[in-house]
Parts: sequence; structure tokens; C-alpha cells
Amino acid sequence: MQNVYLEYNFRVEPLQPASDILMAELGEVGFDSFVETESGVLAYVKKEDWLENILESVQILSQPNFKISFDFIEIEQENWNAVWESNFESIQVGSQCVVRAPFHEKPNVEFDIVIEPKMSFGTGHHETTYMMMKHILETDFKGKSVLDMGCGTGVLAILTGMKGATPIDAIDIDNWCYLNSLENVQRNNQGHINVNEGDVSLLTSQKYDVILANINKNILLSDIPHYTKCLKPNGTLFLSGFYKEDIIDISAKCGQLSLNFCKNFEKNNWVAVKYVF
Ligand SMILES: C[S@@+](CC[C@H](N)C(=O)[O-])C[C@H]1O[C@@H](n2cnc3c(N)ncnc32)[C@H](O)[C@@H]1O
Repeated sequence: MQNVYLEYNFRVEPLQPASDILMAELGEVGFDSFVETESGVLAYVKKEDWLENILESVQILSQPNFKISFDFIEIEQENWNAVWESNFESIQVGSQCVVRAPFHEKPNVEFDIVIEPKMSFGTGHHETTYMMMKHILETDFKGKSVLDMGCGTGVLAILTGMKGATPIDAIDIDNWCYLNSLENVQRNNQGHINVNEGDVSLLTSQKYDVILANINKNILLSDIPHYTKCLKPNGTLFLSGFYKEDIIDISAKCGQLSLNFCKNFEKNNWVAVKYVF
């Protein structure tokens, strides 16, 4: 089946922080993939998810301190690899981890993650993925059970697998991400990772040592109680996908559920927070 997408070419001034804010707001209204360009952002939405008023609640478009113009074209899924390949540079996280595409040269690092992202989020380029990976690199995963909610490309689950986690469940609500994670776990010899398509309704009575969720503020606020029910005593919850100013709401929700704040990373106003149950 071919997916038809609308490719919006946004030209933004000043480039930062407007590009980041724009991507976050477009993500909230249903755009599911982004490529940063020299003049702004290419943003993609499935034609079937497109609504006539889709940009109405994207507040940055009407803010006078940013100059944003755009046009859009309709494209088919086959064009995607070319778009990604021309934009995708490898990413180094810490001294021992690189996320790269198959066409990049193999680096000499302990954790060499090969991702063919296609339409899915999760290459390490985005601050939230990068900081979640930093948390994972600092954590002992040997023999730990892991749940990766909103797995995107599967990159976080793959890194925990490389660090010795087992068993690992990875879940994404989006069919494209589900299929992409399946491919990427195989590509990185992590075929033992159980990838599933869905949301918190798939969670059972199984308990995990570590739960990772890099999604967005609203989904986290509604789903944190479900994650907490699946955490073992002393289990760890890593959360990202929200801004520094939203940490108050997230921490209040976690506090109500006896999750104790441990540590957070911050990058360009995004945060990735660690809580222990
Ligand atoms: C910001 S991306 C994170 C991808 C990857 N984990 C990373 O860190 O780069 C969020 C992902 O969550 C998925 N998602 C959104 N809502 C969800 C939900 N309610 N349950 C599970 N996955 C969800 C999206 O499809 C998307 O792939």
C-alpha cells in the first residue's frame, strides 16, 4: 500500500528557536515527521490525517516576532528514503555511541546503532532522543526488563538491548513506526526485542525494571499512571518529549504516584527526566 503525504516546506526566521517550536506544535496537530533544512523545516503529514484547519492551532504561525512562510506538495512514500538520505548525518552520543544510517562508515565505538529512519522519529538528532540516550548510557541495563513506549525507530530499545537488557518490549501507536522498529531491531541484531503496535491498552500485569517514554506532554500526563502500574519497586522511569516549563506539571503527576525525581538533562529548552519508584 502506498502512503500519500503532504510535504510542507516552512521557511522560518529566525531559524532558532522558531524551528524547534514549530516542530513541537506541528507534532501536536498530527504532523509525524520532520527534516530540518537550511531555511526552516520540511514537515510531513499523512494525507488521510490532514484537515482543512490543521494549522489553525499552530500558534507560532501568528506570532509577530517570527517570520514564517510555507507551501506544500503531495508526495508518495517512495520519495522518502531520498529525503532522509540527503539529510541524515550520523550522531555521536557520549564517547561510545553513534547512531548512523547504513551508508555511513562503521565507527569504532562500543554501541554502533544503524537506523534507517524512513518516516519514523528517532535518529538521535532530536534533543529528546539524544538526552534519553544519555540517560541510557549512564544506566546499568544488564538483565533488566525494559519497556520503550513510543519507540519510533526503536533506537532507545536497541541501545538498552546492546547494554544487556532483557526482556525488552517496544510499543508504538503508529503503524509506520511499528514496521520501522521491526526492521531496525533486526538490522542491529536485537531481534529478541518484542515490538508491538498500540498504546497503553497493550500493557498487562507484567512489571519492568525500566520504562522509557519519549512522547509528548499530554500523552505522558494521561499515561504516566499506566506506566507506574507496570514499574517494579525501585524501578526507573525516564520521560522526555516536553519543554522545561512543563516539568512542573509532569513532576506533579509523578509526585502523586510516588515517583521520586532523580535527575534531568536539558538541551535547547527540552528536558529528559529520571524518576525512581
Ligand atoms: C518523539 S517520538 C520518540 C521516538 C523514539 N522513542 C525516540 O526517543 O526518538 C514519539 C513516538 O511516540 C509515538 N506515540 C505517540 N502517541 C503514542 C501513544 N499514545 N502510545 C504509544 N506511542 C505513541 C509516536 O508515533 C512516535 O513514534
